[in-house]
Order: sequence, then structure tokens, then C-alpha cells
Amino acid sequence: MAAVANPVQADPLAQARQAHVYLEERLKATSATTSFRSIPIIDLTPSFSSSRADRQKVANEIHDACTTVGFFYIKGHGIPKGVCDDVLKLAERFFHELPEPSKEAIHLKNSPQFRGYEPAAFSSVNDFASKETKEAFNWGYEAGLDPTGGDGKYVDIDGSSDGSKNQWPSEDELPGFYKGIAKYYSHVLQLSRHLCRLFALSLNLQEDFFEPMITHPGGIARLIRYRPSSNPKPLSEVDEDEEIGLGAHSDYECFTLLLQDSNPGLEILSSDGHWISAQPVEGGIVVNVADFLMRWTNDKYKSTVHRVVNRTAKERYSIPLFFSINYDEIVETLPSCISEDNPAKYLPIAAGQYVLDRLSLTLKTGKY
Ligand SMILES: O=C(O)CCC(=O)C(=O)O
Ligand SMILES: [Fe+2]
Repeated sequence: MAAVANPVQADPLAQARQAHVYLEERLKATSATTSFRSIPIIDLTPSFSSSRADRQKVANEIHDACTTVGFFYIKGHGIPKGVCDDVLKLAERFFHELPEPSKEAIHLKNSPQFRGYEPAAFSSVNDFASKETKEAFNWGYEAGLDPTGGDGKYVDIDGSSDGSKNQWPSEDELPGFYKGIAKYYSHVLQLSRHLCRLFALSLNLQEDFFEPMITHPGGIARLIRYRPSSNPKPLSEVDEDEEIGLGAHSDYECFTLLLQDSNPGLEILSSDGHWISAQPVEGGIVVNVADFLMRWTNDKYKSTVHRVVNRTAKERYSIPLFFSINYDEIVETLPSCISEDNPAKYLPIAAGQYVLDRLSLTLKTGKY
């Protein structure tokens, strides 16, 4: 086991609370560790090459983005444009076509695993945001959505392993919904596995280091709808009283792959206090490091605070996948991220336990 210096807390809930305190501190931070004004764009095309040098080159770009901004766009990722367009259309159909009682029937409050429909103003990712205007539909990994078929050993965040916990709308009411979701999800899952190989190279690990840990990965995804703004205004440097679509937060898992439509809205907090707009990039998918990977890398890779404000008079749709390694995998700090001068800061923890603690904390604050 890796040496653990000053283990913060042995109690997972206390650790989760501490992560919340950490977020509060990040939001207040004014002194820069790394400040930025733009988000790198990384072309993944060479990462599919049989040349190790080509793959390493992309991995090095990922390393630079993750140790500074914590966010980057990927292009040349291989998911066909039609698949992305179709799933965004499906999101629109879900919110517009599914009758309210049918949405209510698959409400997230029925699900200990946070799956299903979440109406506007139902939750808040942090204690500081006023009511969030977003609406969402959440689902998680199931073997039927995985083109590998999975390994039959899927374990959920709460340790359960008795089948899918997803709440799907009925095929009669929303024909083709499950099929369309499955198509996009299978693509984005395989892309995440590909990224895991690049993350491994970027961290000086064997390229297949993560492979045994992603055979039944955690992958909560959501369709999100942000209403048009009633009073559109441009991003200003100081804006305390925003109409918040999604409050300032960092993500919980390993990394997030975000498909956004053509409307801007995502804003990322530079460490000198400026919010930077992650404008949609044609054919691009946004990738960001999340808290579990930050912890796993001993804080080397940055999980950067972000929020969503729809400043346009149009609806905005986005579809994040929060990719985690197998939830039952217990991890300790990555060997390439510790040294005598920089010993491991965190205790080993199961990937799913960490996510559950963070999600439960949202419950504890009474916002769910
Ligand atoms: O909708 C977006 O652009 C970002 C969504 C997000 O940050 C999240 O769901 O965690
Ligand atoms: Fe997020």
C-alpha cells in the first residue's frame, strides 16, 4: 500500500464534507495557482494511430491541459456527427413530448441511485446557488448499453448488483428513446475507455493500466435542458445575481464528457476569479477532470469549478457522461503521482463509495 501522510479523515462522509469545504474555498479563491483565459482544443486523431509516439503526443497534450485548466475540448474523437445531433434532438423530445404525469412517474425522488426525471428548481449542487433553473433526466450504466456487453459484474454506487436501476419513459410515449440513448451512450462509453488509455500514458503509467478497472464502469449520464433567459445579458466579470442554470460545482467522478448544443452557457472558473465561457466548438466534446481523478492523482490533475448560465433567448441542451472506473474498485493514489517529497494525501477508497458520499451530501444539505 502507498504511504499515506496525514490522512485527512478515515470517515467517508467527513471526507465528502471536506470536499464541500474545498469547493467553498475554491470559489472564494482569488490568488492564482493557474489562471487561464482559454480552453485547449486537442485533436484525438493521432491517438488512434498504431504509432506509440503519436499516441504519446496526444497524451502529453492531455497532461498539460489537466495540470492547468482541468478542461479541454476533443475533436477527431470518432463519434459521428449524426449520432450527436440525434441524441440532442432526443433530449428536446424528452422534455417537450413526454406528458408531465409520465415525467412524474419516473421522478428521481423514487430512486436511491439518483436516476430519472428531475424537474426545475428541485436540487442545487451547492449551498450558495439560488434555485437552479435546469431540468434533467439521469440514467446510469447497464450492460445492454455497453457494446462490450459488460463482464456481468456490475456493481452500483450503493453496492447493489441486482440489475438496472434506470427509470425509462415508456416506448409507447416516446418511441425510439431507449434505442437513441443506447446508440450515443455506447459510443461515448467506448470513447471514455479510449481516453483511459491516453490518461494512463499521460500519467506515465502502462497504457493498459486502467483496463481491468473499466470492465463494468460507472457512467451516470443526463439530458439537461436550460430554459431561455428572460433577460439575456453577456458574461460580465462580476455577476453575483445570476439566474443560475446549474450552480458552481466540480464533478465527482473520474472525468466528464460533455456534448453541448450550439448555445453557449457553460462557464469555467479560472483561479484568478474570472469566469471563462466554454463556447461550443463545432464537432467538439468538452472533457473535464473530476474530483475522484484529482484525488487519485494526489491533486496533480485539476478538477475545475464550473457552472451554467443560459444568457441566450434560446433553450440550451447538454448531455454529460460522468465516467467512473468500476464502482467496486478500491484505489489508492496512483504510483506515478507520489514521491518522497509528495507523499499520498488520501486514503484508499472504493470509487462508488466516493460518488455516493458526494451525492448523499447533496441530500444532507436538504436540497434534493
Ligand atoms: O450543461 C453543461 O454545460 C454542464 C453540465 C454540468 O456541469 C454537470 O451536469 O455537471
Ligand atoms: Fe459539471
